Amino acid sequence: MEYADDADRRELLLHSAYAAEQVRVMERPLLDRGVPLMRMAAQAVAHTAAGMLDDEDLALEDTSIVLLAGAGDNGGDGLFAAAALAQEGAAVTAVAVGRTLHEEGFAAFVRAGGKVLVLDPEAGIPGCASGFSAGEAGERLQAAVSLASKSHLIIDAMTGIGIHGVLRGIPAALASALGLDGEVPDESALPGRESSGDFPLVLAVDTPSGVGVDDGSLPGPYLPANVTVTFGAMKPCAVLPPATFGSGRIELVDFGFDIDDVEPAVEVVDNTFASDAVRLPHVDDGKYSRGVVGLVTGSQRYPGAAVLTARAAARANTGMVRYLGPERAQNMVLAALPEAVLGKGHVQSWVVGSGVPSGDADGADADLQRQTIAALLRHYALDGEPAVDDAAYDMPPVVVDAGALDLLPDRVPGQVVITPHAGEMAALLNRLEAGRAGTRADDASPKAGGYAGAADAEDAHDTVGFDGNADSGIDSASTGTGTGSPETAESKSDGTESNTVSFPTADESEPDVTGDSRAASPATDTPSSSVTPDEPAAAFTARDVTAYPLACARRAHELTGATVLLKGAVTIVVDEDHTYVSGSAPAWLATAGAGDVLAGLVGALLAQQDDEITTAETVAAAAYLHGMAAAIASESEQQGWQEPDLVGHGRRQRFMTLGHPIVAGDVIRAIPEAIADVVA
Ligand SMILES: NC(=O)C1=CN([C@@H]2O[C@H](COP(=O)(O)OP(=O)(O)OC[C@H]3O[C@@H](n4cnc5c(N)ncnc54)[C@H](OP(=O)(O)O)[C@@H]3O)[C@@H](O)[C@H]2O)[C@@H](O)CC1
Ligand SMILES: Nc1ncnc2c1ncn2[C@@H]1O[C@H](COP(=O)(O)OP(=O)(O)O)[C@@H](O)[C@H]1O
Repeated sequence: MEYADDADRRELLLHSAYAAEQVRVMERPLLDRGVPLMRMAAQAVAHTAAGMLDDEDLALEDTSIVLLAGAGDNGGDGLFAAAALAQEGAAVTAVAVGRTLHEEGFAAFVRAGGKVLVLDPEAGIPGCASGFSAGEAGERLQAAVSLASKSHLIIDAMTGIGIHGVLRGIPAALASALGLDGEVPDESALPGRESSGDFPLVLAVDTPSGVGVDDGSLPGPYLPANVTVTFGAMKPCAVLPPATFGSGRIELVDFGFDIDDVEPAVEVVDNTFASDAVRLPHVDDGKYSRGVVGLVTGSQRYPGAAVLTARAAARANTGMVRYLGPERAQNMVLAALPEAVLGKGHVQSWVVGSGVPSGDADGADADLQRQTIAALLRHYALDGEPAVDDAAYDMPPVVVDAGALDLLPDRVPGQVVITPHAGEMAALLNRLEAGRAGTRADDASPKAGGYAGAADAEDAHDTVGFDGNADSGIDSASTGTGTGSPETAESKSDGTESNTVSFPTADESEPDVTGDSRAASPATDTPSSSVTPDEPAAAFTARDVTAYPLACARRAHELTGATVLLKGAVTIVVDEDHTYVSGSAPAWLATAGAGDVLAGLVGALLAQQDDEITTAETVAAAAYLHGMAAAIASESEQQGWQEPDLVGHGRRQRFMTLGHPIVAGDVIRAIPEAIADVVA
């Protein structure tokens, strides 16, 4: 077996995921050279299975193992692995979930003394029963569920990268009975911390059956794993939420794919990646050259967000923080951060909206912060007019958070960064999709009235349109300075028609062998939304966003042009061409105000950039530093995503430090140390 021995290759493999089709292309030259990939995969699976049982102090000869074997090569991997385990004395039963089994794998398994249970009456597996009645098929299915439930280890080799859509038929019935139906496993944040003594353990071969391999979704029944042994390279489901939460520990087998010239489908942020976004101070630096962040955050009602964004931005390697907001918030910012400067001036980035009421809040129309933000965001609106668009592209980067999300213009350049959590993303998509479908021609919406364009921008990096006093003289959205007209669904032609968010549905043509309605229609509990350009969209919910976060983030990018950061235990960042994820945060970070800290941190990193790295890379680095600061503050080793173990390179220690609760302010205090760690 070839193992990665080069440090750069190893780093790349451990932080990159490749789509199923890319993996098939990369495996081709090896298969053509006759490299026995399936045997190598099976050997790793058998080795990992033995290790999992050994961790539970079980000798192989005392264990019962159930292999769920599909008809494809994933089943073949499982059969060869099961044969090896049977040879070592384990009692192994292979449950054939399809109509055939991988021929050589099956032969090896039978030679090793394994038993086979066939579930599909139409199956044609040599020496095994077939043509049995529907009633017997139901009984066999129940027997398989019972056998698997009582076993020590289930090896899930039903489907790998060859899955199409939602799991259906017998595999769906088994996953429903033994696993979950689209939900994320309900576990404490430190799975595998110590032996649970709960059997059966589940080892997934290549990918857990039922997950969306390329988009990381959980569209229906799937079998969550304790450990996934994945071959050649990680697939997106190993790093993307929510599928990554159902994958358990990932063990990666390096087949020696030529990955140097292949662009990963998803990149996981690590220290090296994040360090590129931190500008080290120069000997000739002054405060302005180190980056100035302008904040229009906090409000009369939520002044605390002003303090959190200001303190976070100030601690994240910037030269200066400018604050605009109501007097109460100004006073609080100055008390917490005497270094802050009030009022307008030159800035290299903006942060707007954290702690600002959204448009549906009482009195939102009269809120001065919203009016200030609306005036600023007009300068980012693209309307196809070259002069207007050029001016928009020249504006400094802006982070549009929380209450400002509903003030986002229809189309913006990529230096506009939106930072929703799942609920905010659902609301945003509903607004955008409704706007496209022309179902909500709401003149009172923040989008109405057109956009001012940037004709009044004296300096693209200045506080365009602002009076120095944030409480008066604001270039108000309601003054109607705009000249453009809002795009209608008809007038808009942004080329996004083909890229819609569509949620898979069950293929109901498959027989229901169980009588279990979930097996016949496994998607009955899948999200309600199915968005096509021609019909009004059903409302998105936060649950939809949590189940299909990548699709939703991409959709928000397609509709707006903004760089999208979708928050969660694993945060996703997308732009036109790239997808980044950061899973550095412990779950202790899920605490009020943590999002405000992130907004300030993103603004700070954007303010210190030259043109060497992209907005999306900077934003992804900020998410990573945010998580690292939370890890330092909480003294926790738990993370939303753990690096895989590379098979053949030993296993990482399993006993992680749980840490302790934190508040958002603790995260801010740890930002400097997080920065120091990544640049060290
Ligand atoms: N990458 C590598 O280098 C190497 C890869 N290798 C391995 O090959 C695997 C890929 O094998 P693969 O192409 O044969 O597909 P695979 O995952 O077995 O799935 C096909 C089966 O699933 C079924 N099925 C499909 N959709 C379904 C649904 N929704 N619901 C229910 N069933 C569904 C489908 O049924 P059908 O649609 O034909 O009725 C068929 O039976 C890969 O993941 C890895 O394990 C290693 O051996 C060596 C090196
Ligand atoms: N389970 C979790 N594990 C790690 N980080 C999380 C988890 N849940 C949320 N977070 C992070 O916590 C932050 C919460 O932000 P947000 O929901 O905007 O909070 P608030 O609005 O109170 O500031 C985000 O950065 C998010 O990525």
